[in-house]
Amino acid sequence: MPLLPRILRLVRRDTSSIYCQLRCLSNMSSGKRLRVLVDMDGVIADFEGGFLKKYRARYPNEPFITLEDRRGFWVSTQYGQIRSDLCEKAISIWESKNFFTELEPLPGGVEAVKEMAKMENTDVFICTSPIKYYNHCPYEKYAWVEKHLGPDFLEQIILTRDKTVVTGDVLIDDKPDILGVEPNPTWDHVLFTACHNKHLPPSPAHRRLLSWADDWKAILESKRH
Ligand SMILES: O=c1ccn([C@@H]2O[C@H](COP(=O)(O)O)[C@@H](O)[C@H]2O)c(=O)[nH]1
Ligand SMILES: [Mg+2]
Repeated sequence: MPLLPRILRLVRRDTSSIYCQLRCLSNMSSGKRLRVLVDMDGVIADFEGGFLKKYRARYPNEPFITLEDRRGFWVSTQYGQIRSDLCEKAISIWESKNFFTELEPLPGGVEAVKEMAKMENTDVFICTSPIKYYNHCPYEKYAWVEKHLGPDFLEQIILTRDKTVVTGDVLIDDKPDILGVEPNPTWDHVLFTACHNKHLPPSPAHRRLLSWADDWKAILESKRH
């Protein structure tokens, strides 16, 4: 169909649909686009800082682990190693209402993601795993994205507990081992440095992004070729 009637047909639809269709047209005319998947907890939202603050407020007489002493991705596992009941106490923090909505943005993350989304030939998705206790978490993750990245970004959310089945060129994520049913995910994992992974030795499996002050643009450029 010629372009003009096609655009006229589009304007009759709602704005988000128009946005999606125009993006598809743009994809078709500009060739290869880079698809960047950005994790949320520990990458743009301060899960560890938010957890420690609320844990200490709720359990002021219990031992806690400073961010400096955090080791291993699973907070609950490390707390369980101090005393078995502390594992459940840790879990009770992120299962609470408002835990995810009230997470502070990590420095520079929101700005970087907004800038990335405006780059030519670049599609950015927030790719995040909800907890299985779903009463609050999925809703609150959407609310966080709307609040910090804006309502247009609600189109860009991927909630999944298996990121290996998501297609993309790059996944920026603080979890060192991202496993799932797909043994060969399409994306290259860029490990975002966090308190729990900063001691891990360099690995050929992934490059690191030390923080959002690090050169994320160079990483993306290197993935375009
Ligand atoms: O000890 C922990 C620490 C984190 N979680 C949850 O895991 C996911 C992590 O999501 P990513 O998309 O990989 O950042 C998040 O929902 C945390 O709440 C956990 O269950 N136990
Ligand atoms: Mg994470």
